[in-house]
Amino acid sequence: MSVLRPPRSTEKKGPPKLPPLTLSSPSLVAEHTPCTLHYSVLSPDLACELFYTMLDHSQSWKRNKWWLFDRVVESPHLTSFFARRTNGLNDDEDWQEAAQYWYNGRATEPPSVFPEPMERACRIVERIVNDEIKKRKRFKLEWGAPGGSAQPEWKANVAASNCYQGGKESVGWHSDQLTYLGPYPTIASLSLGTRRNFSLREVVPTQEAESRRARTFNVPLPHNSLTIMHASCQERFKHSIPPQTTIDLYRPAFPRKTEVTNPNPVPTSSDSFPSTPVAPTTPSATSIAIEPSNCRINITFRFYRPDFRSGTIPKCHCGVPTILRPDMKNRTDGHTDKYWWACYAGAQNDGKGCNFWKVMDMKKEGRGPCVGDAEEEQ
Ligand SMILES: O=C(O)CCC(=O)C(=O)O
Ligand SMILES: [Fe+2]
Repeated sequence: MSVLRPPRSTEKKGPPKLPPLTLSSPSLVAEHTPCTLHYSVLSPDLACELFYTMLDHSQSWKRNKWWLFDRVVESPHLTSFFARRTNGLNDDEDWQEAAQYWYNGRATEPPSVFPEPMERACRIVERIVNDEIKKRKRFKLEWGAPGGSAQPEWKANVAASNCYQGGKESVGWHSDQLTYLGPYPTIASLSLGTRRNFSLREVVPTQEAESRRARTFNVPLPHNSLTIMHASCQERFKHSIPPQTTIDLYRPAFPRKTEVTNPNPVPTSSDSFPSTPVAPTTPSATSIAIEPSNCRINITFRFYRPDFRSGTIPKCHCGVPTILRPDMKNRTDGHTDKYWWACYAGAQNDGKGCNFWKVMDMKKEGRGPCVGDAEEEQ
């Protein structure tokens, strides 16, 4: 008799589901998300040189591994971390060696210094970011200038870089950990190589879940484009690079300028490295045909706040530095004001952590100065 029963609706009650929307222009991105999109940000030859440089470096990059519930998972892309020669505030050249950072509950290797073309690109990115943030409202917990000015220049002092080989490689839905970035960071994300979609989806606060649903936005990111995730993006939205069944190959506009200088050569095999051009090593490099590539390189330029330096991060009962998360589901008046420190040791320790968490208290923990502190003093 069950065959006669009407099919049960699997649709959840509540506001209607909205189909994903492709945001194919900077104005659409600015209208729907806390991001801005900028095309052709570097000169074509610098963009190409940086692509080759990072591709060469990526031969020694790793896949992050961590425990999720009862199994080890591996990031479906290669990744690496770089620190700038100075800390973005003064000329201190020792800062990146002095800092021991943690990622996914594991102490990271000392970062490499920005390669030279990355340093040049970073200066251009900083100018674009500063022009853009001058037009935007600031949030009270954003980093404020030590002198009390509410409008400090944005500087990058670290960068994380990913290499996605082919359309299957991806990064899942997440918001970036705020442990060293602090609340309301600005993150500038440079795309090189094959165009991929960047997806964004808001986390709707609990009190609004009955009245509206989040929508997925897909932003195609071409070679040499910059996506700025502005302050509040990590508090309100999750982002991902979804796998794609098809991708266009990237055809570099220029041949390699120099011989390949891979700092950490590793044997390559068809399993471990993509079908990208093997670097010509002869002086006649310019006469060699340019091979298209199926890779996308992403560089996220970030500012590690001095008030969130590694020594200031609370440790959990496992003795491992905690991670800082925003309370994404509870925002009041569009602002996130609750963040907590949470144990992340389980990511490495057979999935076993200690459930430690505590609310972050900027003032009690002696953090700042923040944009809001300068306003309060006026
Ligand atoms: O590749 C991208 O554009 C995003 C990378 C990302 O979200 C991350 O590394 O946290
Ligand atoms: Fe991210």
